Amino acid sequence: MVSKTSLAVNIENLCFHYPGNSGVTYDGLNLRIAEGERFGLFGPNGAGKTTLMNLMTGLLVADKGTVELLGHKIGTKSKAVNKLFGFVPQDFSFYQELSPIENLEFFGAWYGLNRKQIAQRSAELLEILGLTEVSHKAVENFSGGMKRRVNLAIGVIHNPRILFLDEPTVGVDVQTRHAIIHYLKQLNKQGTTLIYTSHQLAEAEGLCEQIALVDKGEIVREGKLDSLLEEYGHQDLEELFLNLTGKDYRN
Ligand SMILES: Nc1ncnc2c1ncn2[C@@H]1O[C@H](COP(=O)(O)OP(=O)(O)OP(=O)(O)O)[C@@H](O)[C@H]1O
Repeated sequence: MVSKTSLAVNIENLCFHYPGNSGVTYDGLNLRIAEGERFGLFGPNGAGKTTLMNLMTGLLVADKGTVELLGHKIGTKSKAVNKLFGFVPQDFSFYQELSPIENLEFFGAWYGLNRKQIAQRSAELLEILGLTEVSHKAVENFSGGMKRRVNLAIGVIHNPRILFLDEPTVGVDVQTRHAIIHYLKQLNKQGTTLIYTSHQLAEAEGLCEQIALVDKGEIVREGKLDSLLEEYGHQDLEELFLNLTGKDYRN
């Protein structure tokens, strides 16, 4: 049992539906993620992973129930909670016509960093993510992999304690995938809690220690990946995933 003070995320009785009740519905969801974890949220297309990420980060507002990040309620007027987490969304969240440096200046200022902090942190991130040489070029001409790395740099510019990542490696080559996963593990070693979704289950297996499988707005199973594999007698996450969510196509 995780003590309440060490929770990165605490979701209690979360209810949500889209207007007209189209799409996924959450009806009393509970989820706890301990601080420092590498947590993976998996499920078929349309299961509700992005919806849940958006509810956890305040982009969507619950009909009922609460989401707390490190003890701070999401959705209140207090801006303090916004600085605690970073979000790397599935859709690119930067200004395409600006360079990586200009984007980082913009988002760094939004998070309240001063000019010196932004300059130092940007130089460090661009170096780690292999973007130094193109730091002054417009992002719109970048490859998909380079854009994913810019998206990641923006999500961590303010050194967040929790990092949400919605399919951070979709459409990238092996080199970029490797670099991103390596960097995420480093961040986690330094204390950042990772909350990640992906359909790349082999990649996920190397990253996530703790998982939840969601389907149709419900958590089908959650727990330590190793323990779940042992319990169900499966070799890997893909086998476990198919066992628990079935083989039917989802629309
Ligand atoms: N703004 C919206 N209005 C109505 N329905 C929506 C909206 N956004 C998503 N949905 C629907 O809610 C369901 C869950 O979508 P969501 O994007 O959360 O799933 P997901 O698990 O992230 O899927 P994927 O793996 O394909 O990214 C889908 O049926 C989707 O069509």
